[in-house]
Amino acid sequence: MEMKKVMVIGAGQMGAGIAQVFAMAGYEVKLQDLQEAFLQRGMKTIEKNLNRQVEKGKLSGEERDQTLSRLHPTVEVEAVKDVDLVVEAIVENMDVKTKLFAKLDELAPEHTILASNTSSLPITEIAAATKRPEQVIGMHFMNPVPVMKLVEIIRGLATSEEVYQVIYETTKVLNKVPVEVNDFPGFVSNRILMPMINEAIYTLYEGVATKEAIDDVMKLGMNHPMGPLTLADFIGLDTCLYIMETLHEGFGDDKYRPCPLLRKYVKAGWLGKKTGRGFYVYE
Ligand SMILES: CC(=O)CC(=O)SCCNC(=O)CCNC(=O)[C@H](O)C(C)(C)COP(=O)(O)OP(=O)(O)OC[C@H]1O[C@@H](n2cnc3c(N)ncnc32)[C@H](O)[C@@H]1OP(=O)(O)O
Ligand SMILES: NC(=O)C1=CN([C@@H]2O[C@H](COP(=O)(O)OP(=O)(O)OC[C@H]3O[C@@H](n4cnc5c(N)ncnc54)[C@H](OP(=O)(O)O)[C@@H]3O)[C@@H](O)[C@H]2O)C=CC1
Repeated sequence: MEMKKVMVIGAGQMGAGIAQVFAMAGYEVKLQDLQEAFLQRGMKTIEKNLNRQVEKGKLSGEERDQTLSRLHPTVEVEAVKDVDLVVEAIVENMDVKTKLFAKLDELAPEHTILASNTSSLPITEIAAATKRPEQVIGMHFMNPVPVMKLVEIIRGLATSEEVYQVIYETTKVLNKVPVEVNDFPGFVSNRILMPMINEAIYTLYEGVATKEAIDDVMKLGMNHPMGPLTLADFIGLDTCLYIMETLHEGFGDDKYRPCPLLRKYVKAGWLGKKTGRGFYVYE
């Protein structure tokens, strides 16, 4: 099975990064989102990232231009009709994702693999919305995608061995490291990371320390590159809340209850860096 044409759905922080790394590895990439404005924002981010690489002498101007020429923004989900692989990176919501997968299943060629970049939702349930569950798989990139080496690969209950191997090899072509994990809520990455972030939010909520102090403790004391509250803002507080809710519901264990302060911020529209305000304020 040869993967040449890829479609990335959702041009947000993750989708833009995923489209960038596929295009840099030589794939033809369609980038789809609901509105032209989101596509433009995604393409701008990619251009900015590539320009920074050129300024640092890590990429030639020609390589940048070739990479950009392989990226094709579109608002039409029907553009899936001639691609070999879809990587979905839309909002972390099961209803929205299953509706999209059912539609993709109708429109995509028979051989097309449908991958999801979900950070916590069960792949088996997403796959069940299609008539090709053996061709549905989790391909979980980390943020920022151009920098982070890991891709968690998650098999659904029905994912075929052939599809798993194709995605495993494709990940290596992207110069990333695939790690196989089982299909449980939050997989490995967010099963471990998100309760830590949620606990940091509780620590703030209970007045144990200021946000700056909490971040400093984890940065200077544990050598984390970012403190947990800065990281939550970076990931997106809506995404953090969705992940905690998936863990809470999926395991039925109250140790995963989302902190009320996290809920409050999301309700206020303080979603972190992407909206200019979360625990911190951004220019
Ligand atoms: C929620 C989920 O489902 C899973 C997740 O993704 S959880 C989130 C996982 N990610 C993390 O934990 C990130 C933690 N933070 C970090 O690793 C670092 O702070 C960081 C890599 C983001 C920035 O590193 P830094 O040393 O502070 O900054 P800086 O020196 O400016 O950047 C290092 C490199 O990253 C690049 N970079 C930084 N931010 C970037 C971005 N948003 N997009 C693309 N490239 C970026 C820089 O250009 C630089 O590249 P070169 O090495 O080629 O010069
Ligand atoms: N943020 C992170 O650190 C990580 C996130 N993830 C996962 O990646 C996915 C995307 O997250 P992220 O990029 O941060 O989110 P963003 O909010 O930055 O981007 C999501 C994008 O998808 C668009 N979208 C929503 N619904 C549809 C649809 N039906 N069709 C096409 N586009 C749609 C959104 O548009 P609109 O604004 O109109 O809704 C938005 O532009 C989530 O599943 C998340 O859990 C995985 C790893 C890390």
